[in-house]
Amino acid sequence: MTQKRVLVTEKIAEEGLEILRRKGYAVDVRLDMAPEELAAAIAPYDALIVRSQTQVTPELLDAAANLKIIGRAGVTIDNIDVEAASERGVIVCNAPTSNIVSAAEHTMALLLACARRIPQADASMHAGSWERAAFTGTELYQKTLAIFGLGRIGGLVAERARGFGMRLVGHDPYCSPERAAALGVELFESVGDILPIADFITVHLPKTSETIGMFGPSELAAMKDGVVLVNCARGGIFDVDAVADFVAAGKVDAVGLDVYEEEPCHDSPLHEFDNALLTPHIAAVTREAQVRAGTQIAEYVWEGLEGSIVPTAINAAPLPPEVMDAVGPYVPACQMAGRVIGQILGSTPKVLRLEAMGAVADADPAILLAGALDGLLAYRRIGAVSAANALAVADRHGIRVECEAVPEAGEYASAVRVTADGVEVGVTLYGANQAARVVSLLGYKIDIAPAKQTLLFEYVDAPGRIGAIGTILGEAGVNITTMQIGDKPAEQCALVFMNVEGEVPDEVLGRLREAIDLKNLWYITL
Ligand SMILES: NC(=O)C1=CN([C@@H]2O[C@H](COP(=O)(O)OP(=O)(O)OC[C@H]3O[C@@H](n4cnc5c(N)ncnc54)[C@H](O)[C@@H]3O)[C@@H](O)[C@H]2O)C=CC1
Ligand SMILES: O=C(O)CCC(=O)C(=O)O
Repeated sequence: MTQKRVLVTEKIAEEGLEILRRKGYAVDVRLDMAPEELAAAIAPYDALIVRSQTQVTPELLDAAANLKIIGRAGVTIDNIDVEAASERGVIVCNAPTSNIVSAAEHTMALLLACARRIPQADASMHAGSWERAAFTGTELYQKTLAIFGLGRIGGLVAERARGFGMRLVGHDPYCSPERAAALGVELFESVGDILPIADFITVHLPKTSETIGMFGPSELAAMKDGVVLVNCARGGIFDVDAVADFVAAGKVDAVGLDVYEEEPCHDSPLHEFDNALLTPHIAAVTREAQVRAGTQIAEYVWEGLEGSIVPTAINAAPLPPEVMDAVGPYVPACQMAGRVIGQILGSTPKVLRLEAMGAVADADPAILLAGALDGLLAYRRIGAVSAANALAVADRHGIRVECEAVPEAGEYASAVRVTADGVEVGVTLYGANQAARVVSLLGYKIDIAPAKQTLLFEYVDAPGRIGAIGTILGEAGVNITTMQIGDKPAEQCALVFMNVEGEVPDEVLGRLREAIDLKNLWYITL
């Protein structure tokens, strides 16, 4: 049997490398490779281990002819094109809890260093001075700390900040009131309500289109004078140009950053301020986190290469061919159903129900459930769902899962119905390429393939509604591509499922809401 080969492109703990060598693999550690050099070298390797700097692009994956698994020695996989890896059958896995304590402690370190002006005082002493009044600080005690993102790291920060006697407020639309209460955090629905009351703000959010630029000039203007900002999550959540303006104006007392939009970062508008405390993405750089990340990822890569289930696989873990044949094509359809439901609900549901109907009734529903959950939690980039971890993910988010096999699928050979907290989407597959179609939605019977952008209108049925919608969209230059109307005669209600081309701006949605007496309007993007 040929020896399996593992390429490690960023520094991981020696303990992790040792595990892989003991398993009999040939392990090559090649740090600081240029992208072209990596692409030229990768073909013979079975596994690739990275941290946050190696960019795993479709082009790199095309060159990786033998690659079976990519291990991320850490949490975040935003440097890995997971979709491209999935398309090529490459497993992506991470070590999702390896460095969260270190990240939470680094956050506390930056909060304290900002509040007590530690780096400035240190620099002053190193310059031979003995100044004290210039470094008058602020206590954390009884101050209000706002935590944006109450997931793994945000939760650990809450626990630690409570020890300092801070009042905790937070915003996380997906955090249950029970979790917030257990953390001692007062949850706020609106970001705008938190900004004026927080003395300290820390963000523990994933990098998504919603969170990048979440704190720009108007949010900064709404903050308390003398606010302290900390970001140990991902660069760009605070708009640094705007932060620099507000630091210069004295509105922001101090800012602590560990992460940057472009890394490595040698220059930023904040470099000139001594009350901007900048660390080079070292929140996870502790001995303990590195050993955990290195050893965990080595074990997972070994499991993947030996064909076992990888507990932290982010994309499809290998499943028996008979399972894949039976239900595999339904996975994207379930993901789509989950995404639609997630956007309609706007929060994490308490109950997720999956009914496998007709020809798929007898198949193992784990992979369908994984697809639906993956779609439902698509707002997160971290720790997406596979068949291997679907139940654990549901449990961690407080979602009760129910699966049912239904022998009949009505007029279809097979279908899957996904329902979360009463919001229902039925899907089936159609045609030679098994494209997903929505066949029921919120109790309305329809039959349409969703597009990238869809508008859902629900209203009490009356003539002229479609015309009014069409006029407003037409004036806004939004092209309607396909459309279906479902009705509920008993309630005299109608649902219009309208696929459109291009983005629909908020202002157009506002005009639609104003002009037409709607029960609901949702703008869904897939
Ligand atoms: N600086 C470093 O070395 C490290 C940075 N990180 C970063 O820390 C961040 C947090 O990581 P974890 O706590 O492990 O993630 P997590 O997934 O456990 O928590 C993220 C939380 O953000 C919430 N969220 C998502 N979108 C939101 C929005 N628009 N508004 C408010 N809340 C929202 C989610 O519901 C979730 O509770 C990530 O960006 C990760 O990349 C993680 C480890 C080390
Ligand atoms: O030091 C590293 O590997 C980066 C850690 C990190 O940002 C993460 O795990 O998300």
